[in-house]
Amino acid sequence: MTTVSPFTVEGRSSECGARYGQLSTLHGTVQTPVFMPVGTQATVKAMSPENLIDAGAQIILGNTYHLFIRPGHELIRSLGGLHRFMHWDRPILTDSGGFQIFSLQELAEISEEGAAFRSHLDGSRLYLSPEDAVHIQEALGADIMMALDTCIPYPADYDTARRATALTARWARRCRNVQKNSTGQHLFGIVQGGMFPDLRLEAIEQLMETGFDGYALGGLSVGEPKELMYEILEATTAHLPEDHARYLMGVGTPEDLVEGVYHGLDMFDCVMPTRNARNGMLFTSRGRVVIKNACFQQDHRPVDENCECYTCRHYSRAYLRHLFQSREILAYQLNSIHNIHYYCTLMKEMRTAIREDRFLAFRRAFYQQRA
Ligand SMILES: COC(=O)c1ccc(CCNc2nc3cc4nc(N)[nH]c(=O)c4cc3[nH]2)cc1
Ligand SMILES: [Zn+2]
Repeated sequence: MTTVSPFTVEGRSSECGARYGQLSTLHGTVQTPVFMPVGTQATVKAMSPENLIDAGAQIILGNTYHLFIRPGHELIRSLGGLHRFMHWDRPILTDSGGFQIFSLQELAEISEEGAAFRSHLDGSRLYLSPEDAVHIQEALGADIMMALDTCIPYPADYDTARRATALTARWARRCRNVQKNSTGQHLFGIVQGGMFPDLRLEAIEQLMETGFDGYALGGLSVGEPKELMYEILEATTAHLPEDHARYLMGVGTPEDLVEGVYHGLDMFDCVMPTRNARNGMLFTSRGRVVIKNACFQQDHRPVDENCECYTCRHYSRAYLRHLFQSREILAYQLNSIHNIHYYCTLMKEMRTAIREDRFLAFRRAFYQQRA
């Protein structure tokens, strides 16, 4: 089925697959390539919406699974939807639960109908069908909804991957069929296929047959070796529809983002910048800074001299180390502000580099600075 794509490519690198574009949503237009901070429980941990905007965040990610369990999608709907609930009036993408259900617990039971699993909060038995997942995301008011998929763990044998991929394609069609086309919300399909390029190409064909507003590569960043992930990216990215947004789920490090953009991907999400911030690991243009390291005890410099974020403008490494050693709440806030600002600035620099057709030079300088 041909669909009108809410994504437009504004320009391409003449040297590689990189491109920059715009994704229009109910809550505004997103400039791509874009990184989405993860806000699993209706908050990007330790950051207010104002902190997020100041750090350059355009769109954030929420989780159907977590919000369905607590506080419940009907409560959020009754309070005006997720945007109003969390005071974020820019775009929100919600993941469908495919990853949380299948990878965070062995007890999930998949049937043709849907997934039976246990709440990670109280162990109660829960059930999600593809239709339920769409209804929940419609209730939340997500600008971009994700189809319910079965995220294939790593490693998985060919037959397991083949069966799960086929089921994911059938579930994706059920999601598309039940979607109310009046809400203006987008629905993205998710490509599985394990580490088998032929299964992935087949999955892409089947999803395109159904027709989605964007296409995600799932089943990666699930414990496979990094080079295997890149092998899959090389074999599949160019086969995703060129005129639709391409989203790599759960990725990744700054290096992964540069390589993903190089291959022509447009959207990314990962808990890394916020989770590492809370563990005292800060990203900089010269590499990583582990703030609890004693070498920073008297270091008056900012985390990153090239960074304009609130944290780097006002605080020294010595102070951030003191806060972290003291388990002060401000440590998690200031570290998260810096890391999210770093990720969003990296994406902005890549958008500019592509627009000026100097992406490969940008990529070389990026690695040289970290050497
Ligand atoms: C400090 O850093 C960390 O703790 C940390 C933790 C987990 C990841 C891996 C995240 N990977 C990942 N997220 C994912 C989310 C997904 N959602 C759906 N619906 N389907 C998928 O197929 C899928 C695959 C993923 N892979 C990366 C980093
Ligand atoms: Zn900073």
